[in-house]
Amino acid sequence: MAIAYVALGSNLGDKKKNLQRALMLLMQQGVDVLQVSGYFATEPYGVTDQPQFLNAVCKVRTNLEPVALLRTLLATELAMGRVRLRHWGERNIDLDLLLYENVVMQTPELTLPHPDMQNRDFVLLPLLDIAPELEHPLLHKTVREMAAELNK
Ligand SMILES: Nc1ncnc2c1ncn2[C@@H]1O[C@H](COP(=O)(O)OP(=O)(O)OP(=O)(O)O)[C@@H](O)[C@H]1O
Ligand SMILES: Nc1nc2c(c(=O)[nH]1)N=C(CO)CN2
Repeated sequence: MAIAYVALGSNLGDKKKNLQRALMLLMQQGVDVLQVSGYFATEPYGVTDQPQFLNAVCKVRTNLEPVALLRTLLATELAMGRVRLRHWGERNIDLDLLLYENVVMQTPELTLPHPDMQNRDFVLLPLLDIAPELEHPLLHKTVREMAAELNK
């Protein structure tokens, strides 16, 4: 069994319900959700002329390999009728794989750790909630340290 961290985000429709439904669907597919952060209302990052997001992260336990877990996240998005209006834009649900144990990989389908996680408040704030001492396997910084650097 492996431990992984998944980011959840929504800024279309009933955002809270969307996050809750995604968590339920993951559990129904055999992904053990061990811990869920608080839900954080966050300002849009990247493309700023869009509604606030609701973001969270969860800690999961799974016997799926990294790519299989990513495909489960994508299948969950599709099951929820994934709506995306533009790149980095509005979406009813977005699920990103942040970390999978200490796996480091880069393929067209999957990059681990998620390449932009250290730059995203909307990822680090919820991670601070459940895993402040978790270490980034490439940067060798904890979540607490990455969050402090981002807010300098
Ligand atoms: N760690 C990862 N987590 C999620 N998707 C990833 C990851 N690494 C690579 N990908 C690939 O990125 C593709 C596009 O992802 P997506 O459409 O969610 O991008 P985005 O949400 O617009 O931007 P971002 O990934 O920067 O949040 C996915 O189909 C997936 O194959
Ligand atoms: N605050 C916030 N901003 C974003 C988000 C998100 O989940 N939260 N997702 C994006 C596309 O991946 C782009 N910008």
